[in-house]
Amino acid sequence: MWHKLKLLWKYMEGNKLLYMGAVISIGISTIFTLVNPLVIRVTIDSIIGEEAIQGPLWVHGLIENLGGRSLLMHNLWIAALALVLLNIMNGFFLYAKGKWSAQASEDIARNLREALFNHLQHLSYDYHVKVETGELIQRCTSDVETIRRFLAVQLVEVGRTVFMLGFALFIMLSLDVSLTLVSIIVVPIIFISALIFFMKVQKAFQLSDEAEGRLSTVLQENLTGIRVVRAFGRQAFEAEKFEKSNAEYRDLTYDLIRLLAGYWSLSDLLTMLQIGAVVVVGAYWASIGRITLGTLVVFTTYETMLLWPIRQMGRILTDMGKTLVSIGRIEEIFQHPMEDMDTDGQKPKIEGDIVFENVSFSYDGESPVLKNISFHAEKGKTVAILGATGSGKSSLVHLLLRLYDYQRGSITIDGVELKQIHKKWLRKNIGIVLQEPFLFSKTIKENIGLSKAEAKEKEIILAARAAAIHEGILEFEKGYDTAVGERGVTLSGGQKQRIAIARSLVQDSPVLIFDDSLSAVDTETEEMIRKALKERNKNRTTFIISHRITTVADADMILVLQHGEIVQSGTHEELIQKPGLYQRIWAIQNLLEEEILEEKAISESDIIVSS
Ligand SMILES: Nc1ncnc2c1ncn2[C@@H]1O[C@H](COP(=O)(O)OP(=O)(O)OP(=O)(O)O)[C@@H](O)[C@H]1O
Repeated sequence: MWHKLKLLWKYMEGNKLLYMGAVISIGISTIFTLVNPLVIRVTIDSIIGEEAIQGPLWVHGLIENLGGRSLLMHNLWIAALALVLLNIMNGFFLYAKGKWSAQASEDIARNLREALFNHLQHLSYDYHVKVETGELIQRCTSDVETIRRFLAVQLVEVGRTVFMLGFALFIMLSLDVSLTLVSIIVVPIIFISALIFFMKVQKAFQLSDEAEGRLSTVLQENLTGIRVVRAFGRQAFEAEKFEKSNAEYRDLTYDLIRLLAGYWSLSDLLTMLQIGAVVVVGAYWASIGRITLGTLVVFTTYETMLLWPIRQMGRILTDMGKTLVSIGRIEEIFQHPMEDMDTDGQKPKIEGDIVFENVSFSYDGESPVLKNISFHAEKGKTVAILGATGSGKSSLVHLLLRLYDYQRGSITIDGVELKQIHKKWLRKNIGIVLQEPFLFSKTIKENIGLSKAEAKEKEIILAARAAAIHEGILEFEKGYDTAVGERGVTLSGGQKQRIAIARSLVQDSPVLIFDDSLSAVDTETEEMIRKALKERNKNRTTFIISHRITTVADADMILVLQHGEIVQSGTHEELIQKPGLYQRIWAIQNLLEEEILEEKAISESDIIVSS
């Protein structure tokens, strides 16, 4: 707990002075609040009544200066005016407290959100592959909001409670020690019950928060994959999954609310008992003349003033529990180390001569995903990688970008070991079109130009032409200015892939990787793109990952991957001659192709006959 409070203190960096101002303001406002009943007491006992004025000498002096007791008795409005002035001052300091604490907490929340966002941008590829987006969104929004609310409202209340208790007890003790003891007889029970409650509720808040995180992940996944859900008719299954998470969240929140309701009713009962004790004992003592009527008024007023913040301590501690959970969840993100970008790494001129030598790699350090991979991709050549799903094709190219580091062997680019090259530099020089292209909610032009800050319109159009999407774009009403995504046009899978290809071409890097990026386009369009790419990529080392023989057939070298090992390599002509995996895949895909052509021919002749 102390560790988390220290972190909270760290988050407040740069706003501590403002906070101090807010706390001092609440201290002053508390003094004005407490002086109010004292003015009433003097009015009842010594102005209307005939008791001698008690209290410090300056009070006597003040009354004399105002014209003495008799004048004040005939002008009771002066006492009323004093009360009004005290309340105006109180209001002023309350306003200052509200303004400064809000200003500081908003600033802290903004800094925290910014730090989180920056940190997330620099976490490794692997972290983002494994983390749930819904969970991350919740931490960046509702957890930060919980901290903000605690700082804006609750923390300054702790200041008020401390001041209130300190000042009120001091005044009460100076008025009547015995009645003070009666006034605080139930307070320890109220306070201890608040503490016990705080311990219990912290766990309940954590459970409910986690359930909320799971619920938003289910929702977010469902909305992102709604097309898959509909296409496979999985609505009922998804609805059941959502219902389960929803019910779990409701149950846990309900438990929490039950705990809260129990606490507030118990604390109401204890508060009433405490006020009752002061009223009964105080009234009796006033009736026998042991204390004045004014003192009774002061005690009963202070009692209600005091018990409220003590009861509030329960809420403050509860919110503190929630805030500590949120701090823990946010810190979990900060504790993930940022990706080491090797800022002192080399920045050699990259031309694209790549050599893999006995490279082995595993994600978990145990089960190998790539085993003894060796090959040489010469500058400007096209290397294709073919293999079943899960054979390690994507992992192989991810090593090239240093999204992961290989454990054994060596990879060199133009003679420099990959691990010695500055990561950012490497990624600037190696373009990749991912398996599932992601387009931002921007215009098509902006999406294509994304990889190069100063991309010119001409470059964008040339890249779009090479990716065989230029004509398609012109068919949209707004052409290149068409917005993509949520409030723009809905693109087909193939159109998205081609826009992503155009984006990578604009980057104009010496090495380019297509990770199964032509899977969603038909074979004719694919051929067009391949021809255009070949023309453009004469000096560029290109890696093409695919399941289709037609996609890889043109490559200068084809690597056939099976269970993380290169089982065959060579050109298409060489490989179809050798018995092995490539020949088998070729035979199967050829057969399919022939069947498709036959069916096409039959349906075309049908059309001719019927017409
Ligand atoms: N981030 C990761 N963490 C742990 N294991 C992973 C990770 N990414 C992939 N794998 C595992 O590594 C193996 C190889 O995966 P990889 O994505 O490289 O295969 P692939 O040949 O590209 O498959 P596909 O054609 O389906 O894309 C698989 O068993 C996969 O489950």
